[in-house]
Amino acid sequence: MSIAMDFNMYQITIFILIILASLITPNAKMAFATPQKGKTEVLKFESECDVAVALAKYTADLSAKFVKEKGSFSVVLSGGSLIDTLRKLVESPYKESVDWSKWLIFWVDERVVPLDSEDSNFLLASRGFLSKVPIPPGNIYAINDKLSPEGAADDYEERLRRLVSSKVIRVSSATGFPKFDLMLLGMGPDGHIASLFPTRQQRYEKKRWVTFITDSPKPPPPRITFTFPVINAAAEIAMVVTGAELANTTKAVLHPHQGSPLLPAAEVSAEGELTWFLDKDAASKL
Ligand SMILES: O=C1O[C@H](COP(=O)(O)O)[C@@H](O)[C@H](O)[C@H]1O
Repeated sequence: MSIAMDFNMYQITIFILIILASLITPNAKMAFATPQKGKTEVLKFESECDVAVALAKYTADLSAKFVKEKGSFSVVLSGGSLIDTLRKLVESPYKESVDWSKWLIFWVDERVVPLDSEDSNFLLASRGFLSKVPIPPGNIYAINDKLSPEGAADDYEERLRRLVSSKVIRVSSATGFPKFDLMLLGMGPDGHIASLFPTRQQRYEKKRWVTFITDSPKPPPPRITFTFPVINAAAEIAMVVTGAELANTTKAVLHPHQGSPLLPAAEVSAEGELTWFLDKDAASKL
C-alpha cells in the first residue's frame, strides 16, 4: 500500500471514530459540530414605510408557517426603533388574520430598570405592539425587574432553560443553544445589536445564553442581553435598519474592509435565513 493510501485510510478511520463518538455521546456531537450558516438576503426599499409594510408581511407569513409546522411561534423583540417599524403588523389585515394566541414573546435585550420606566424595552413594546394584539399575558416573558443585572440575566436564562426542558422552545441540533423561530433585531450607529457593543466583552461570550452589562456605552448602563450563540441559533433573523445615520455602519457591516475588526452586527447569522430590511437612506452607501 502506498504512503498516500495509508494517509487516506488514517483520515477515514479518524472520521469514522468522530462519527461513532458523536452517536454514542450526545455532548460529542455538540463539540464537533459547527453552527450551520443559512442564507443572507438584503432587501432594499424606497422608504421606511415600505420597510414597515414588508416587515409586517414577512412576520405574518413566518407566524403562519411556524404555527402550522410546530403549533407555536417564538418571537424575540429588540427595543429601539424596531417597535415603531412593526406598526403595520398590528393593523388590518394582520391584526385579524395572525393567530396571536400561539405567539411567545421574548426580548433579545432589556434594560435593568422597572418595567414601567420610560427606558424599558418591555414598556416600549407594550405601548407600541403588545397592547394592540391578543397575545396571552402568560406567553410574554418580561425580565424580573426586581433583581440586579447579574440576577436578572441568571433568572432569564433559567426560565429559558425550563422552557427548553419542557420543549416549549426548541434547541439547535448543531449547537445545543435555544432556537427561537424569529429574532427581530435593530442596529445602533456603532454597529451594536441587542446589548452587544463593539467595545464590550459580552459580545465574545460563548457559553452563557443570557449575560449582563453594567456599563453599557448607550444609556441606561445596566442591561441584560442574549449572547451571540443564542442569537445565531435562531431559525430566522430580520435585521431592520432605516435612516441615513446608519448608512456608513450598514456599509461597514455588509462590506467590511479586509483586516478591520468586525462590528457586532457583522457577526449575526441565522441557521435558517438572515434577512436585512433596509430603506433607501440606510442602503445609500452600499
Ligand atoms: O439600546 C438598544 O439599542 C438597539 C438599537 O436601537 P435603535 O433605536 O438604534 O434601533 C436596540 O436594538 C436594542 O434592543 C436596544 O436595547
